[in-house]
Order: sequence, then C-alpha cells, then structure tokens
Amino acid sequence: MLQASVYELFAWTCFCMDIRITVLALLLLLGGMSSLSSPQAPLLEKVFRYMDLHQDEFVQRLREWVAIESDSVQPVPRLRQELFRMMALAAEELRGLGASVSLVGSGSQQLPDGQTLPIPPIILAELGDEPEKPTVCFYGHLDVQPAAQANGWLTDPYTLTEVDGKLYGRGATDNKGPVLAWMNAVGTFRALEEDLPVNIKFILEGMEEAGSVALKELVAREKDGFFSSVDCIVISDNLWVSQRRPALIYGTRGNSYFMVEVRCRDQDFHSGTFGGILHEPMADLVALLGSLTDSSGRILIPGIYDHVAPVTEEERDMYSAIELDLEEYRNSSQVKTFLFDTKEEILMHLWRYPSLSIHGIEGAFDEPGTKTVIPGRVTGKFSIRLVPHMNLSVVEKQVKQHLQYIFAQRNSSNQMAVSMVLGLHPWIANIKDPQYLAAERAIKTVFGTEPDMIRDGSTIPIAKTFQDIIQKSVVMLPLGAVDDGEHSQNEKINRRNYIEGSKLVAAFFLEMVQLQEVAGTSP
Ligand SMILES: Cn1cncc1C[C@H](NC(=O)CCN)C(=O)O
Ligand SMILES: [Zn+2]
Ligand SMILES: [Zn+2]
Repeated sequence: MLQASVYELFAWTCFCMDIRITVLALLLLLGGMSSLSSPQAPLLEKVFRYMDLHQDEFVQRLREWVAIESDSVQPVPRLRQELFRMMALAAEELRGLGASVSLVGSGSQQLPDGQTLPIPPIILAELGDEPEKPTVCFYGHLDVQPAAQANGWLTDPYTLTEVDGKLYGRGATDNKGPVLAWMNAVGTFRALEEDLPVNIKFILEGMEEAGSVALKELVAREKDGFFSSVDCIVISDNLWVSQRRPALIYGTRGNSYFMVEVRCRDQDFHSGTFGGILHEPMADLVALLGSLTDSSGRILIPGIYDHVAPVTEEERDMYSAIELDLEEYRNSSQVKTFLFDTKEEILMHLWRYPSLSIHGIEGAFDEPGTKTVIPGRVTGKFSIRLVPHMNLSVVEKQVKQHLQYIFAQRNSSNQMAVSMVLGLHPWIANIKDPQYLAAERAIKTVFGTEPDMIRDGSTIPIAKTFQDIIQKSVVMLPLGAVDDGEHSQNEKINRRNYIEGSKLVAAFFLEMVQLQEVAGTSP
C-alpha cells in the first residue's frame, strides 16, 4: 500500500517534470532571442530538475534560518548574540559549498544612550577565481526587523509555516530567502558535480536593518582586495510590483533622517498646575512637523525640489509599460484612496520624487488613558526619501533653515535642536549595462516573460557605495512578490518565488558566461 503510493508519487513527479521540461524546451525554442538555446540548455534543465526535486530541502534550510531571531533593530545583548549565531551558521553553510570564508570582525556600536554593543561580523566568501570566468558578487543581509506574534502575526514569526504555498516567517523574503536562493543555486551545481559557470563572491552582513553599520568602511578597505576581480554586484533585497510578474530594479531612493527636539525642561509638567502659562514643547513640535508638507503630500521646505531630475520622455514610456493593477494594489494595501489617481503618477511619486514621512514623537504621551501631562521635552522624527540628483548636505541645510524659520515665528521660549542622524544616498543604474541584459534573459528563461523594469522607493544604503567605491555595475534582481510584507506582520515568501528564484540565479550565472563569450568573439 505504502509502496504503491510512493510509486504513484514518483510517477506523478516524473509526469510533472516531463511537463516542466517540455514547457522549458518550448520556451527556449520560442524565445529565439534567448541565448540559452544551446549548448547550456541541457545543463540548465538538469539544474532545474534538481531544484524541483530538492525543494523541500531548500525550504527546510530556510526554516532553520528563520528560526534564528537575528533582529538588529532592537539594541539588546541577547539579540546581538542571535546575530552572531546567524552569521556563524551562514559561514558554515558557505564552507559546506566549498567557499573560502572569512568572518570580518566589525567592532562595536556606540548607542545614543551610552551603551556599547558588538557588531556582528561581515562574511566575505569566495568560490573560484578562474580568470576566464566572470566574477559575480552577491550582497545580502541576514538580520531582520523585529517581530512578535502578539503584534498581529497569525503564526509564530520565527517558525517558518507554509500555508497555500506561502512560507510565513520573519526574514522569509527580507532577506534570508533570497540569500538562500543564491546559495541553493551554487549548491545545485556542486551537488550535480557541474563546474560553477562563474566565480562567485558573497558579502553578507548582519546590520542592514540598522543602517549597514560598519559595512561602508569594509567595502572601502577591500576595494583592491576582495572586490578587485568583481565584474558586477547583484542584490536581491527588493520586491516585484506584481504577485506574478518578475521585475528588475534600476533605482532606489536614498533617505535623510531627522530628529527635531523641542525642550522646556527634562521633567514633565501637570497640566492643571502649569497649563496656561507655558510655551508647550509638544505644541511647538506639532507646528514644526505640520509645516513640513501640505495635505497633498507636497514638501513645503523651500528649494527641496530644485535638484530633482526632470522626467524624460523615455522614462514616461517605461512607466506606462509597467503592469500594475491599481485596483488590486489599492485593495491589497487596504488604502481607499491614494494621493494620485494614475499608475504613472503613483509609481513616480514612489520611486522618482522625494517624499517626507513623519515617523513618531519620543517623549509624547502615547500610552492609552487620559494622563493630564505636559511633556517637558519631545523629539519628533521624520525622514525625506531622496532621489537623483538631490544632495544630502544641501537637503540638511534646507531642512534646518526651514525649521528654524518656523520655530522663530512662534516666539517660543523653548529650545529647538535639529539633527540629521542618517544620510543615505539614492542609487540609479545604467540599464544598458550588459548585466541587465543577462538578468532579463535569465528571467525570460525561468518565467517565460519579460520583467517589469522598475525602481524601489525604499533604500538599499550600500548600493551607491558599491557603485562609487568599487565602480562596478550594481544589479538589483528581486525575488519576492509585491505582497510579501517585508517589515510587516505575516512576512512571507511564496514557495514558487523561492524555488524559481533559485533557478533564476542559476540561469543568470549561465547568461553571464554567455555575455562574456559574445563579447569575446565580437571584433
Ligand atoms: C534603515 N534605514 C533608514 N532609512 C532607510 C533605511 C533602509 C531601509 N531599507 C529597506 O527597507 C530595504 C528594503 N528592501 C529603508 O528603506 O527604510
Ligand atoms: Zn532587506
Ligand atoms: Zn528590511
């Protein structure tokens, strides 16, 4: 009985794979443009077949990684220990793939409250250094955002749980799943005893969610070392704009994060005994924060739009070509009305215009209940997403000047202090770089469709650093779907995205080789 069902399962698997392989062959045949029609197609078929058969092992590995609470955001010793454990596990797995691995110590972090915490080591790993092969460097991060089941998760965030082909867990899509997809690709060539088509390097950090502390220094230090032979850097730390259709990303916004403190004294007041005779810090702060944008989201800081690159005709066409079902987008994000009505306007305001968001107020009375307090000192937090060609120090000056002007108008006796605590540059790629062509072809091979060419409204702090310091092209090859919910409750990656994503990486390796061969044979 058991044997019969195992046999049935086996037969069914073979049948499914036959269909897959037939479909693949057809796609390769149809995609006359795809350069993988021969001689690599049989190899790729083998790789895909292996990945389909071993997908449960890949999922199991992701389960082990998700189980580690590698939260870099909450600055507590226990979580830092988890981060160290995470980096050690990844290093071990890379060694298992045959890589030479170094864990680069990154010192410690001084927190504003005087506490010092150790920074987890950064992993530099490399497999192969054959000069005739292209060298691809993959950057990813193993730290995650905080998550607690009490916070609205339907399952334990640190226990990977599969429901309807969706793998729920903190870090599943950001960024543990995609990092593993890259390792799965390498591991598959190894398991099949096939030569890895490219030299590959991994740079993996554990402090991305905290602003990539210590990473920039390492990249600068290793410019002529670890990075000297690198042809391109690939990052899979973003999402598609669709649930089904893959994408390539050619730009990310930067961010400038501000704190504005308004202080009367360090102690709170009773509103019954002081209310009526004070310049209240909270009233000043609310006015300051309220002066930053108008009700249509436009930033009111003078000069802030001066250096925003004008929209080109070519760009307009690119935005029109993107597939976005606005209705579905609105529904899935549970927002009744956005500030803009058309797909183009919405995407442009997410990706290529700056935006200002107010994040919170430290010191405000934000607990439930009706305490009659006047906070004595409050700190407002807001940030401005930056786009080409805005300049960080110009933005800093404009923000400070504006807040000083508004504050002066209030004639308040309180003290205001403004500081820019984070300055992260925007990044934009040249989509004519050949690596984009390789990625596009790989997507066509695996998904049978052209990718959406998109940007990302959030920030990958290290992208611009890679581009500036190493001066090699950076490609963003996202593997997750639009509804993965990074940073949110019930973060997930679809099993499909994880497994096809692993295939995509393998196909990308072969396309990189193809590029080189074409370039090598051209006059
Ligand atoms: C830490 N930080 C502060 N300002 C910006 C950031 C980076 C953060 N990065 C992401 O979310 C990556 C998404 N794929 C963000 O954009 O908020
Ligand atoms: Zn991330
Ligand atoms: Zn993140």
